[in-house]
Amino acid sequence: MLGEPLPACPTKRRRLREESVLTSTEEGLYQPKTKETRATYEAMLSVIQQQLGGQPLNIVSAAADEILAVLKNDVFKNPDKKKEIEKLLNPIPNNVFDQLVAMGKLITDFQDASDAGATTANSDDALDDDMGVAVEFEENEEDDEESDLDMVQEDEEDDDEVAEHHGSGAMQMGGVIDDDDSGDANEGMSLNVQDIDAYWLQRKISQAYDQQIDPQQCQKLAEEVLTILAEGNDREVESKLFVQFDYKQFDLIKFLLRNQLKIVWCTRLQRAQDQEERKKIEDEMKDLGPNLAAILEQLHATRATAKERQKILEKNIREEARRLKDGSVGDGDRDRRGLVDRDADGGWLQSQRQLLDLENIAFEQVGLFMANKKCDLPEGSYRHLSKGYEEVHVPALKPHQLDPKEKLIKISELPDWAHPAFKGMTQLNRVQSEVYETALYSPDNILLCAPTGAGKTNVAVLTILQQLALNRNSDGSFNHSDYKIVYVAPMKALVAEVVGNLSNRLQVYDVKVRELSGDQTLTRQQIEETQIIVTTPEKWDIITRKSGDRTYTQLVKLLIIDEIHLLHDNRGPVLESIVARTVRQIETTKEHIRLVGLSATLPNYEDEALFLRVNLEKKGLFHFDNSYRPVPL
Ligand SMILES: Nc1ncnc2c1ncn2[C@@H]1O[C@H](COP(=O)(O)OP(=O)(O)OP(=O)(O)O)[C@@H](O)[C@H]1O
Repeated sequence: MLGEPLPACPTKRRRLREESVLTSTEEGLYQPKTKETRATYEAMLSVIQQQLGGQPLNIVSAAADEILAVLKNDVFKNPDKKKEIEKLLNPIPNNVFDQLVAMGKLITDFQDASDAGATTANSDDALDDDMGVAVEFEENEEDDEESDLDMVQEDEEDDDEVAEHHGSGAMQMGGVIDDDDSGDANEGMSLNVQDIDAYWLQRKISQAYDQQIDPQQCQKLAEEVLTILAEGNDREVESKLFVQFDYKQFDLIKFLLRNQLKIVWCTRLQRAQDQEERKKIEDEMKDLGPNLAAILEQLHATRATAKERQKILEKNIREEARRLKDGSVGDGDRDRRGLVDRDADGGWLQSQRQLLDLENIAFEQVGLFMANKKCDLPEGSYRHLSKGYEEVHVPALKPHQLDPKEKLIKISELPDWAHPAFKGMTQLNRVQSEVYETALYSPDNILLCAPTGAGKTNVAVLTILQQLALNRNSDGSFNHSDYKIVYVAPMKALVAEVVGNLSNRLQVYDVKVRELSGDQTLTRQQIEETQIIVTTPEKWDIITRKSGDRTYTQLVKLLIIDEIHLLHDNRGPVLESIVARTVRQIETTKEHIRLVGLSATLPNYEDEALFLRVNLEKKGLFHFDNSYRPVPL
């Protein structure tokens, strides 16, 4: 039979083949009608999904339909069915095929669905008529045990053929341990529990290293790997294995992870000193859930015949289906309660499903936008529930009371030569007054976080004046050739605005401010004449990265980064490289470059300060919350 050409497929299958699994929709797909068939169908979807490697449900369901059509096609013998199914799922181990066959038998209402599908697919019918293929499905199977067993009897001959392909003949079941040693199954990822002895892992590692590893080192490595595998937490285990194998041996790591439970527990069993210890380990395995119990079952299994395996599988599925049917599960909340029931029973279907451990994959709370579980509103806030929406009233922050020690700096208190930079202003505001000392009289790095409109530009001007003061001659003139100031603004439009603003305010000092951004290029002559270069992060990054003329970049003494909070996400690395290059320049030239960051109020301002090398002890970090807004929101 195996050598003969395969008979034509029935209508439904051909219809789906025409659509292809990728294009099919849920419409016309098999819908289980009873609790039992639904439970079995879900288990089947789970098996198929594992084989297809996490495809979306519509594709898995379409594949399930095709597989059911093959399974229900009594023109096929089992080996042909397996071949047909493998066209959809790639090679599958015999035990997976056995599971599919067993589940196919328990899905007794498939024919109805296919009939419905056939009537909606007229064009396909015509196709089949042309071909003259008789479309026949098995009659609805009786739900009782006897009829199922009859089916097994009929298939016995084929089963025995299948059984010959089995390495150990051990019964295998459960999502985690769904593989055996048969042929090319699972791309060589399968491991037969019977093969694991006390030194299996050591041999496996030695093989992976092509025997090029010292035996003692290999033994040590095997012990360490075994300890890691026994830890159980998948993600940690994986990363520890990567470290252990020096980020090499990926195939081996994959294999070990795939067979983690088998390796850990079978090695333990094999290393047991006596029967008593072995018994203890076995008891522990039985208590620890269905996957380990199934491993034990495999270990204890002798070379079961295909028929026996089939029977055991069917019995397990039937029992599970019966449990679901026995009223413990209501219709509406089947999924919810079903899971609990299955957990309690450690049932077969539960072991088939790979449950997603959401807790385990949850992101850490930090670093996630809106990750706060609780959001406290300011005092005085209240909510008003209306139909279809909710109003949240948040009172405006009250302006921060002036501290008795706090004093606003009058422009007249500034050095005389600095007054023209603040033309039209009488005093510094609260934010500026607070930063004033550090900004104008010290070379320390600064991070100023303040609300919009708080007057950060004035702080930038104060730091520029500090640089001018360093280059101020005794006669009041300035030496503009020994320094350069770089002002980084996040957008070209802002660059132009800053150039206009600073040019205006610093004209009196004969300070030349020029734009260097995008298509704006400056000649050597222009650069020499310029004291303040206003640029974008990207442009400054390119300039400082170039190994060419460094004469003017070496002269930079002050780097102001404005609106630093806007430079996140994909612009973050550019900002980082600018700052890192500046820090390297300081280290190599031993000449100080002052870093000044201007930012909106951010929750992680301390990180930002550290990034800008702000000395927190020397008070270079200034943080003002929204109560410092000149105009409350
Ligand atoms: N001490 C002051 N006296 C009078 N006006 C001032 C003073 N400081 C700033 N201003 C004015 O307040 C306005 C806002 O200032 P500025 O643009 O520097 O704020 P900012 O903090 O940089 O705001 P943004 O975050 O929007 O850039 C400007 O029009 C500026 O002239």
